[in-house]
Amino acid sequence: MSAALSEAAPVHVVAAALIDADGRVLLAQRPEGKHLAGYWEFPGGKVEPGESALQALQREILEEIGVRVASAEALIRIPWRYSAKQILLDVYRVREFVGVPHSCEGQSLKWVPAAALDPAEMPAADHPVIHALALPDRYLITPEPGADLGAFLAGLDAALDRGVRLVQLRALQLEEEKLRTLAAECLTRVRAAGGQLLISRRHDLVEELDLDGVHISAAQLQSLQERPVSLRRWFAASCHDARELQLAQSLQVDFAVLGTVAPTLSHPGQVPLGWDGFSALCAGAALPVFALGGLVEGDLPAAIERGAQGIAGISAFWELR
Ligand SMILES: Nc1nc2c([nH]c(=O)n2[C@H]2C[C@H](O)[C@@H](COP(=O)(O)OP(=O)(O)OP(=O)(O)O)O2)c(=O)[nH]1
Ligand SMILES: [Mg+2]
Repeated sequence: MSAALSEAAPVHVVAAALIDADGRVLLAQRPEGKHLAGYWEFPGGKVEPGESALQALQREILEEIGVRVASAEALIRIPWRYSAKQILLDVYRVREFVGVPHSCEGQSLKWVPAAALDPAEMPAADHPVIHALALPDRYLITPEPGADLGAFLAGLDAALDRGVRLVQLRALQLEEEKLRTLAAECLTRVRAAGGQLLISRRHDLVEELDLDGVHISAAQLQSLQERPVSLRRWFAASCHDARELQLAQSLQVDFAVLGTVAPTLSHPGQVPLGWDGFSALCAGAALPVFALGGLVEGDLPAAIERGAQGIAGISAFWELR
């Protein structure tokens, strides 16, 4: 490959995760003879010169499946390098569209429940998109439980009542038996609310307690040699810079938490990234990233605009009582 080609700007590709009333996602099969032929993709294509991303999305969706996009939410942007070309896959969630999707270019189409999207039949750049579709926009990290576990569980219930569905139990100081008991109790409550529970740092407990996944520290990122949980569990990591995000991707981390965005009382020495620093790091990452640090729930639109999956936090979602 010539230097000119290898350094060419990535091809900007827009694609729609079209979602129907039953929560199914539309996939199209790439035709024979094209790059990634046979793989199932989100309908879409290249942005043409002079077009905005949304204009390109409207045009591609109309050309390929004959529907008009009525509204689109930015979901995730994945920078990806295939051997043949480099792309920026810019994916929108489209819940409102006019018309019934049909094949306009002879390609096969199918509706797949979001939970059943299969990475094996989709291009590699789409794998993080499957995770982005499955994750909510708020991620609660619990405060360290104190002596009063009843009060802790009441705090968890209150967060679940407010709609939080993804929770990391972060109990680093509890003795082993208490931790197991508390994790089982939290799991019951989170599952009853239709949510998912990850545990901080203890991948060894995930299968034993049937937890939904593990969230590892940046220090663990440096020491692990491989993904410590199966692909059916969440594997999340805390990151602070581009190097840690890169390490996370090489370990097959499913999603990251990146911070601190704003100054926090809990980490007074840490220099905040600010939204500009956050969005620059996020733009280089090929996985969903939650913004962390000094944020409140009202920061969610800003986070999403900066490329985040959503926001993570302790105080953002845990009522002080
Ligand atoms: N539309 C779409 N493209 C995807 C997805 N995942 C993924 O890696 N791609 C890649 C495949 C192509 O290299 C590029 C899409 O551009 P395209 O559909 O306009 O490209 P093409 O190969 O069909 O067209 P062309 O080069 O022959 O003009 O992005 C996806 O989910 N949807
Ligand atoms: Mg296309």
